Amino acid sequence: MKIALGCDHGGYNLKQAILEHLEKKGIEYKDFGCYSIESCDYPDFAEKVAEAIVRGEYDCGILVCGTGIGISIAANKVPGIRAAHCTDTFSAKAAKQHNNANILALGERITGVGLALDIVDAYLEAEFEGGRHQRRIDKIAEIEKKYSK
Ligand SMILES: O=C(CO)[C@H](O)[C@H](O)[C@H](O)COP(=O)(O)O
Repeated sequence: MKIALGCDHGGYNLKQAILEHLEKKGIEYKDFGCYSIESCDYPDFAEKVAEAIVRGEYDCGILVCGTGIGISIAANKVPGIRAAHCTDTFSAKAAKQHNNANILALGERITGVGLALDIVDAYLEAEFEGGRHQRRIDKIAEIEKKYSK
């Protein structure tokens, strides 16, 4: 499994904790930045990670900002991205099982590191269930296509 990671300054510390967590688990990743707590703009990192995923270079992505909201909104502007902002493990699991979310978004100012790492594990360990969920994802793609013209 290969994971693309990204954050803004508000998510830097949690992104570092996630990166160490992935290292301990032997999971391959690439860190697309940012690389310090110096103020920066979350759309820049959302775009880099989202584009790498739609190019097929990574299985999925994890994005972190202060709340997880801005960075997920930005990532979801890239066609083909289904970024899920999660604050609990149930949603993280369902985001993969039902929505086949290809990005998990977290908020460092919202979710403590222990819970955040559990959310990461719940998301990574879950599998897409297909079936009726695929039909719904196809409908999301149709909406995206309609408004991309
Ligand atoms: O985009 C966000 C909110 O949806 C993120 O939480 C950002 O990290 C936050 O807006 C950054 O705020 P700051 O005051 O510039 O640190």
